[in-house]
Amino acid sequence: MALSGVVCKDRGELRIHESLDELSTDLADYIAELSEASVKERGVFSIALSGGSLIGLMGKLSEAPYNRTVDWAKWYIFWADERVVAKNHTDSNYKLAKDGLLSKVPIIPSHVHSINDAVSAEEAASEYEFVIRQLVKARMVSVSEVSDCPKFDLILLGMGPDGHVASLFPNHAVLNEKSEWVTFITDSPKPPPERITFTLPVINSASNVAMVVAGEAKSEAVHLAIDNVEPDCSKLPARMVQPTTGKLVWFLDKGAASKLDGDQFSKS
Ligand SMILES: O=C1O[C@H](COP(=O)(O)O)[C@@H](O)[C@H](O)[C@H]1O
Repeated sequence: MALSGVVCKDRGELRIHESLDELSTDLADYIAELSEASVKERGVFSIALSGGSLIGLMGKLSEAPYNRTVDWAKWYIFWADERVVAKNHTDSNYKLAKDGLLSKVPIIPSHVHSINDAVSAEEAASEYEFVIRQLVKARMVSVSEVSDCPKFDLILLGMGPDGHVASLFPNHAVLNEKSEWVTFITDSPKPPPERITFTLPVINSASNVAMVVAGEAKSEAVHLAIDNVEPDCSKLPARMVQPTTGKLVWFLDKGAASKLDGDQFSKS
């Protein structure tokens, strides 16, 4: 059973699950509920995906009851980060999501906004930002009154064992990017090297951010991202995820949560 409804000061809500199966069900319920609420309020649901293990953990969305109950035609899909490779390349976050989810549910193809993979990382980032600007103008994506950034209904992030989120890696200069919505890197420490990524101001402007992390190999980074630790860790990318007005929820399995102190939690 999940340890849920636990709020860790300003580090968001923690949902710690006994098994990956339980985590996946809770994640599917959470996404389906946010989708329903956004469609009711705004008529659409803008969601940004990541790559990696996240997509497998979202797999239940393509099964009953979600495949029938979710209003897929109202979804507008983006990527919080993407590797600059062809769309049919095994490293492509688009391909991962297409094979694992998007091809299995009735999404409208024109609502799927992936990068142009035929240009440089720099051009791909700038074109992707332009696309998002058009959709903000058309109100498919809301705008944050605080930051003027797009306000996605939901941004889903994974986290690497080094604490990276999207393609924001520890000690990288793009962590300081304040003016651009989408930026690029050509020196990713994790292959492939060329990537585009949402910047921190965009991530922190979302209405909801979910951090989905599983496995003991990530437990130290989870501890540094959530617990009260030395000030040095304030620069860990995962710790820099702090939605300004939105809600942050951590979906963890027991392994990922195994190094959390636990003594700083308070019931919500
Ligand atoms: O390279 C990436 O890694 C992170 C984490 O991946 P995971 O497999 O360890 O969960 C992912 O969130 C990001 O989108 C991806 O480009």
